[in-house]
Amino acid sequence: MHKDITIIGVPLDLGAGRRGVDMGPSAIRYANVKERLENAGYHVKDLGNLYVPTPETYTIENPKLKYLKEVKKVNEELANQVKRIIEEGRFPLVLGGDHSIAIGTIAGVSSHYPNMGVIWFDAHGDINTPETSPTGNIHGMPLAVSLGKGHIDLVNILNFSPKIKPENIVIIGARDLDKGEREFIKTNGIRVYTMHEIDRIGMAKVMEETIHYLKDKTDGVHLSFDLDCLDPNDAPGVGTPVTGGVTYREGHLAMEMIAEANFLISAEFVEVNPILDVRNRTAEIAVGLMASAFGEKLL
Ligand SMILES: NC(=[NH2+])NCCC[C@H](N)C(=O)O
Ligand SMILES: [Mn+2]
Ligand SMILES: [Mn+2]
Repeated sequence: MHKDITIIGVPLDLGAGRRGVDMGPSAIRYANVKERLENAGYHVKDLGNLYVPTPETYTIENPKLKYLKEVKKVNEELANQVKRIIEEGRFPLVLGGDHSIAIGTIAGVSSHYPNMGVIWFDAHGDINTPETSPTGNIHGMPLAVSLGKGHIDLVNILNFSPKIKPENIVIIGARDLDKGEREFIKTNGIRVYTMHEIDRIGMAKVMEETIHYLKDKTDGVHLSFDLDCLDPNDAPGVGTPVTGGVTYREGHLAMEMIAEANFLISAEFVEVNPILDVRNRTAEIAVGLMASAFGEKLL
């Protein structure tokens, strides 16, 4: 893995149904992300945050695709930045922000790695289209958009589509899928490890299988980590908590196994909501998980 990391914050919450994840990048920086990764042996450059408009100054034009124009604009900018970071030979680490920012991150990464893999840790599928979404919140749509399904303005960011292949995706930690998402997953043959499989075979086996499934057939893997994949008892500071999630320990094991696999090309940590957090615990957990994913070791 690259020893040079570039951090970029995206304080976007227009893709989510409630306010707060716009403060995620600050909370994660306050939890010392840069120092932690430097101590793990990396050179870290922090570019600061992208410009993101404030919801109060905009109105929802289309309730099926809330804040489409603004979300599109931010993701376009993010895609270009991520592309540039990779061109510089550095590793992009994106701090969210709501999960709609995966649209931009994946677009930027995919422009270099057309056969990229994606490991998507999430309580949700985030694979809705405007037709199937029960909320119209774009953070529930980024995987579908990256697969080429959704509003043309989002799908066509960087002027190519699709960005990823269904057989190069693994979703881990799912326990809240909408009806349309279940159908999408089935018709496209996307691999999903729900909480059922994690309970049944354990996180170690889930990660062994995931790594085996992606390692040889992709040209590198993007890690998209929604903090709501964790159990809300461990990580309370998320906008859409769902009971019965991945534990702190399972999360770390998964990240350590990803570090061992040595195939990451990019990563993003999203949906940290400091308003709902308890003394910045969720942001601190996010930083710990990053450190593990980047190979931090006790001994
Ligand atoms: N990134 C997230 N937290 N997504 C939650 C999505 C919830 C629901 N499936 C929706 O489409 O609105
Ligand atoms: Mn998500
Ligand atoms: Mn989620």
